[in-house]
Amino acid sequence: MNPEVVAVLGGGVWGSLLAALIRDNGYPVRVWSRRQGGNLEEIVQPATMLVVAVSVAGVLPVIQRLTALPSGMIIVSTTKGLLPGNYRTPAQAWQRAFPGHGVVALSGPNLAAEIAQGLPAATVAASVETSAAQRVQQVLASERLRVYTNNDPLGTELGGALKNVMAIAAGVCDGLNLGANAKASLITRALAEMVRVAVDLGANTYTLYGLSGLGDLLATCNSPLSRNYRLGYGLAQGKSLAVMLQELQTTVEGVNTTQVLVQMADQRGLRVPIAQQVDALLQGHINPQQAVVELMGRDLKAEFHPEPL
Ligand SMILES: NC(=O)C1=CN([C@@H]2O[C@H](COP(=O)(O)OP(=O)(O)OC[C@H]3O[C@@H](n4cnc5c(N)ncnc54)[C@H](O)[C@@H]3O)[C@@H](O)[C@H]2O)C=CC1
Ligand SMILES: O=C(CO)COP(=O)(O)O
Repeated sequence: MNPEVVAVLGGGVWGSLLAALIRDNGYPVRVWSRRQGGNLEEIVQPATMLVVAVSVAGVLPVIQRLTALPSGMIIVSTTKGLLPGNYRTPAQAWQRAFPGHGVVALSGPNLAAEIAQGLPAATVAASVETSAAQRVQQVLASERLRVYTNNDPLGTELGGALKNVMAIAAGVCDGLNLGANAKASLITRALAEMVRVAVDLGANTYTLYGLSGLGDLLATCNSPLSRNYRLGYGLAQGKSLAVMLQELQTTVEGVNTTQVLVQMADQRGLRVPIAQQVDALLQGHINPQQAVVELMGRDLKAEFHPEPL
């Protein structure tokens, strides 16, 4: 099925950039956004590929607005977060709503502002249907964006979702000037926490050590371009969550994902000490310094258990 015709849902930072990249590759693209309106069905019906770039808050509302999708259309979910209530990932929600369609999760270290400048980056198109992942690879890959495929969409999505929580913690760490040792220790243990959760949910360990786990974790924990990092940095300077959200005026997925992650970990008996401290901080139960004391004062243990971390 070539050439592809692409419909992008979401006219925010990421949706607009993805639309531009795909257009630059020579594919016809039409964008639907809540703000600009337009007839959703009219935009979707002629397309062969649906790229979803709304935030978590928009996933279910958009699904509810769509009735049937054109036969053979693949759905590319680029949203990074967890849906509240049922702990589903966005791609799982799409697959459940449209079981007859191939679903691809796109995720990686992809700070939009850098890609928009033409700086090189890599990402992952993941699907249980290899041919669907390859179609996305074809449509999106360019000299400045290297697209890998893999067959673990769950792990790929969880990497992108869970790192947002850790990027908030990294922002706090830098905002408190805790130094390079603390930052390296935090990121390493954050990855251990992400692996623990993702593997428990059925993801492949190696996926979390790839672009969408470690890769995205490093990018967002080290860059003030990350909105989650900036949120944490501001909290460390004594600003409240409300003030920071007002300042940032944009999507900060880690806030809701932290809440969902902590609830899920509690139900499944998983240890998520960093996420718990981020949650307590976001809820205003502790201050940033107390979070550090809590993390440093935990029971002493072995670094590795026989099983993953
Ligand atoms: N900006 C970035 O660097 C990257 C962002 N992402 C992910 O892409 C998603 C979108 O992020 P951005 O575009 O940066 O955020 P944004 O704040 O610029 O845009 C959010 C989009 O979601 C839409 N939306 C929100 N609620 C909606 C609803 N109820 N119904 C319909 N549409 C709704 C908004 O209208 C807007 O188009 C997030 O999950 C983010 O984690 C992924 C990779 C890179
Ligand atoms: O996911 C991203 C980069 O890979 C964007 O991170 P923020 O949402 O923290 O800006």
